[in-house]
Parts: sequence; C-alpha cells; structure tokens
Amino acid sequence: MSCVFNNPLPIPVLGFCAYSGTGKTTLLKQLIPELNRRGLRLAVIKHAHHNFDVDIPGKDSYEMRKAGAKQMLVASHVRWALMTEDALDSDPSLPHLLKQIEADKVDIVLVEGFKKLALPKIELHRASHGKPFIHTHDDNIVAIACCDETQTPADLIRLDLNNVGQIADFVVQYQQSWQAPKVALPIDLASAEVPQRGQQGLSVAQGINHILNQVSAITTTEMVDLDLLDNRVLARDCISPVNVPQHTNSAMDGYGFAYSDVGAAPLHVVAEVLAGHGYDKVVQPGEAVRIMTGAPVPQGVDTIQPRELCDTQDNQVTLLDTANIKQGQHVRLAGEDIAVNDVALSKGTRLGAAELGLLASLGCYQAEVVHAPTVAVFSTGDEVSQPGETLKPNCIYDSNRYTIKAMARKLGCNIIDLGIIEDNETALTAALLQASAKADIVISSGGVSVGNADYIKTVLAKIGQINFWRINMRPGRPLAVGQINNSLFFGLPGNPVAVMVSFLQFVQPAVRKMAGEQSSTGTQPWQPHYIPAIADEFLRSKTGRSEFLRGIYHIAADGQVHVRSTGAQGSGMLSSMVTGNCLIVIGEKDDHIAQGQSVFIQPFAAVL
Ligand SMILES: Nc1nc2c(c(=O)[nH]1)N[C@H]1C(S)=C(S)[C@@H](COP(=O)(O)OP(=O)(O)OC[C@H]3O[C@@H](n4cnc5c(N)ncnc54)[C@H](O)[C@@H]3O)O[C@H]1N2
Ligand code: MOO
Repeated sequence: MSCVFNNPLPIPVLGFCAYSGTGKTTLLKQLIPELNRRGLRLAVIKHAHHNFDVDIPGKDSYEMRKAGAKQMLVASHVRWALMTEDALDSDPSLPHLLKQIEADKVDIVLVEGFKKLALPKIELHRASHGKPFIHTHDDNIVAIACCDETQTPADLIRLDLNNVGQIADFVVQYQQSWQAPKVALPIDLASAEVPQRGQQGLSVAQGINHILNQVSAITTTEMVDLDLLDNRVLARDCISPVNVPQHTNSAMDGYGFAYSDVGAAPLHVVAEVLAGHGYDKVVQPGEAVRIMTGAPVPQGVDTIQPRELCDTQDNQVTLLDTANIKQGQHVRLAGEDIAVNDVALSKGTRLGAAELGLLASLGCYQAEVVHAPTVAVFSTGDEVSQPGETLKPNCIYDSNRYTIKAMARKLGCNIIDLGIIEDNETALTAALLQASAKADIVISSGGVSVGNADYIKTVLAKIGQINFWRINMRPGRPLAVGQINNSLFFGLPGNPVAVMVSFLQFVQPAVRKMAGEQSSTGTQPWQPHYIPAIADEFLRSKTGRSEFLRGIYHIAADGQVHVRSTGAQGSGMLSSMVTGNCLIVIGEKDDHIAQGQSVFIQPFAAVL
C-alpha cells in the first residue's frame, strides 16, 4: 500500500524503485550524464537507511556541527551544502526535502528510495534476481525497465534496463509532458455536478450554480453624473474620446534634449517649458530646454535628464552621469496610458475610485449604468425585537436585518426595510407581495429550518415557488431560494453568523450578476476568489460539508499569509465576524487542516 504524496514543487518528481541489488545507483550514474546531454537540469534525492555523514572530521564545518549547530551551511563560489541534524524516528518527509530544492535551477527531481510513497516511479526489475514485481501492488509505476525474458502487462510502458539511452528518452518525454496538478479549490463552480431531482443536500457550488441560473442581469439603464457613479456598474463599453496623456510630456523637472547630444559639450538652454504651456520652435542639435513635470515635450527633444543630474551655469547645461542616460527616458508618450478610441472601461465594470478617476481623465462627466438592484429585507420570529426598544423577556434584538442591509448597500443595492414582520399569515402575505412588487430581491432571515413554528413556509408556499434546501456547509445549512412574482427570494437561516456566511456565498454572486457585473477573468466569472494561507493551528472540519471558519490572517515574518481561527465558532456568535478578517474555507473533501498546511481564505475586505 502506498502513502499519500503531494509534490510541493512546480517541476516533476520521478522516482526509481527496485529491490536492493537490482542496480538502481549504477543505472542512475549512467542516466544522469545521458540526461545532461539531452539538456535536462537534474536534482537527485537519495534515501539512505544508515547514519551517513557527508563531511570529514577535522574540517571546520564538521567540527562546528559536532559542537552543536543544528544546521550547518558551508558555501564557496562553486557549491554550497546545508547539513541538518534531524534525528527522526521515522523516514524523513519527502515533501519537506523537496522544498529544499531550488526549483528554478532544475527541470526535474529524480528520487531514489521512498518506495512506499505514492509518487510516480520507474520500476527496475531484473528477472534473474528472483524478486517479486512492484507494479502489481503500486499504481504509481509509470514504466518498468526490465530485461528481455520478463513478462509485463501490455498497458505498462516497457523499457530496456540495459538501454540507458532509451530510459533517458523516456525521462525527457515525461518531464516535457508533465503538468502541475490543478489546484483543488474548496468550492469549484466549474466542476460542480448538476443536482439530481429530489437530492437531499446540495454542495455550496451546486447551490451557487442553481441560484445563478435563475438570475438574469437588469437590462434598464440610466445616465448618472460622475460624482454619483461610485459602486455603479457600467452598462456599455466606455470608448476613450482622447489620448491619455493628451500630449507627449515630461515625467520629471529637468532638461530636455536630443539623445544624440549626450556626451557633447554643454548644451545651450534656449527656453523654459512649463506645464500648461508649450515651446513652438524645434530644439536644434546642441540645444536643450528647461522643462517641468507635465509640460509638453517640444519637437527635437526625445530624452529628459532630471535637474539633480545636471549642472547649470548661466544658460549652459552639462549632463551628468551620461553613461546611464537612456534614449526616451522620462518622456511620457501621448496615448501611452489610453489611446483615443480604445475601450477604456468595459461594460459590466463596477466603478470605484480608480475607475472614476479614469473616467474623469477622459473628460467624461456622465456614464450610462445599469439600474441598481433593489433589495427588500425583513426579519421574522416572536423573539426578534427592534433595537432601541426595551428588550422583552426571552427575546433578542434583530441584528440580521442590519448585517444584510449593510452588505447589500456595499454591493450598491437600494434598500427597502420591511422591519420585523409578526408571525401572522395575513401580515406576512401582504408584506411579501408588496415587497416583491417593488424589489428585485427579497431577503428574510430565520424560519427556514425544520420544525419551525412560524408561518413563513406556509405563506411562501402559497405566494411563490420556493425550494427549501439543506446545503452541505457550516454554518448556513438551511437555505430557502425561489421566486415571488418577479423577485428573487432568499430565506437565510436565522443564526446571525449563518446569515452573513450565506449572504457572502449565495446572495453576493446573485446580486453581482443581477447588477450587470461582468468579469474579464473568463468562463467562470462568479467563481469565489481565494487566497492561500498557511494554517497556524489545527483546524477541524468534517468530510461531506464545507466549513467556513472565521479567521484572522496576517503576513508573518516569513513573508507568507498565515491564518488562525478566531476561537469559538458558534453560529450565533457575531463577535467572531468582528474579530475575524476572513473566512477560512475548508472544502467537503477534507476533515481537517493540519498545522502548517495550506488552506484557502476569503478576506472580508470587499463586502463587510
Ligand atoms: N432539528 C433541527 N434544528 C435545527 C437545524 C436542523 O437542521 N434540525 N438547523 C439548525 C441550523 S444549522 C440553523 S442555522 C438554525 C436555522 O433555523 P431557522 O432559519 O429556522 O432560524 P430560527 O430558528 O428562526 O432562528 C435561529 C436562531 O437565530 C436567531 N435569529 C433569528 N432571527 C434573528 C434576527 N433577525 N436577528 C438575530 N438573531 C436572529 C434566533 O433567535 C435563533 O437563535 O436552525 C438550527 N436548528
Ligand atoms: O446554519 Mo446553522 O448556523 O449552520 O448552525
């Protein structure tokens, strides 16, 4: 049986396995020069069973290590070696050893030993040796190198153990055709299966896809003034009416001249060109202009030298540091940012600070944007009370309406607040019908789980087509999604953290699609974006469901993003969303993330 192996490198790792005495090392010693001749740069890792040493007693490095240095790195201009005292009880970890390889310096790692690991291997077999096959119980054998008399299965690539050139050709071909395994995202919209009719639980990806299939983008548009465009979505491509910058100009305060004059005698300064002004003559050989940042570059000038690298006396300028002057330096060409008639911003772009600045730089005073979605929000439940009022016994304040409204506003929605609707069929029916007449999306929280005593399910069944789902996730297991008249309805679970997590996963992509957002990232514009982080602690989950832990990420001293959980993860504990700055997303396949392992996070920044 083989043990799990994950290659941490962006290059292939190929093992050579055989029973001892088959001639592994002899083959590798012949193979390495053959591979070098074929242009392959190699790293080799060899597993040694005994207490080996590579250093020599009496050498400084040996003595310092023996004196107690846990790691000893000895280096010269031709090679360096790192020796680490590990004293492990078991085999060293191959992924850990692989991480020591400089993957940009080699094309493939050949591994001798580590027979039990599930890494791709060439089996070496010598019939005369009388040992059993390895491929019969190891699925990771990619080829067998053996002698004439050996019988091998037809589907296994057969190589001649005595033909090193042939084995080298195989290794080269393996290296060239190797592709790094695709990163497995915890929630992958592209590979989610279509749910079966009557399927009990849906994966998060199935739920998102199902919702997105029901959503179409709003088609009505309006012209909006520049100052009110923040967070709106462009309804059509914005074509640039001008070149940006409009004219070729200087990026520095300094002197402008023709590059061919570099190294000539001091140049005669014929004019000063200020931003907003011009010099309408042609600068002649031997001449220069004093020029300010943003000022138009006159004809005859193709290079600018900053004033601190010039020496001026009267009307003469001497260029300093001439060896480092490059033709065209510090000249911003007309249209180098955006050329006239270029698509400056594409349809479906959500406008933010940078986009507004860009529109302004084109001279656009208005833009045509999609009508913002209107979201109606209400809460239900006998125990739910209005903040500001005295809290009755056994009641709680309504927090969900406020988190939902805030998240929807951040996504640029208009809000209709329907308040807390009492558990009364007539009141609920009237409120929902009224909301659906005005809103594109209606969102409630609470009352979607099993065994609930309120009226929401009865009412929804009468006035809409609503599916009550169980999503394989935590928090946020119950979720109701459907239509009331022409509005999309979301019944989010009551628990305050579940509300926020469900909103982020399901409501957010629906709102974005409805608002007309389009992404330039290709076929799956709604795929959640993840950032890999290193787990600073053991994180528990359960296979078969996606876990959304509240986490705190930071950039650690090693320059990498690290994450830890906020602590207690109860789905009623809103403080975890306040303390946290991200969700740690553990997919359905994992039941835990070990300390030090990589895990994906979704930072809150964009929506909370
Ligand atoms: N037998 C089962 N019980 C529960 C299940 C289940 O599968 N079987 N699922 C649990 C999960 S998971 C969740 S989440 C909740 C969701 O239930 P509901 O959506 O029906 O929500 P409620 O029962 O109405 O409320 C749950 C919880 O949230 C509080 N809440 C409700 N509204 C608000 C609000 N506007 N602001 C703040 N807090 C609110 C409410 O007081 C409850 O504590 O069901 C589990 N049970
Ligand atoms: O959705 Mo519930 O909050 O998972 O417990």
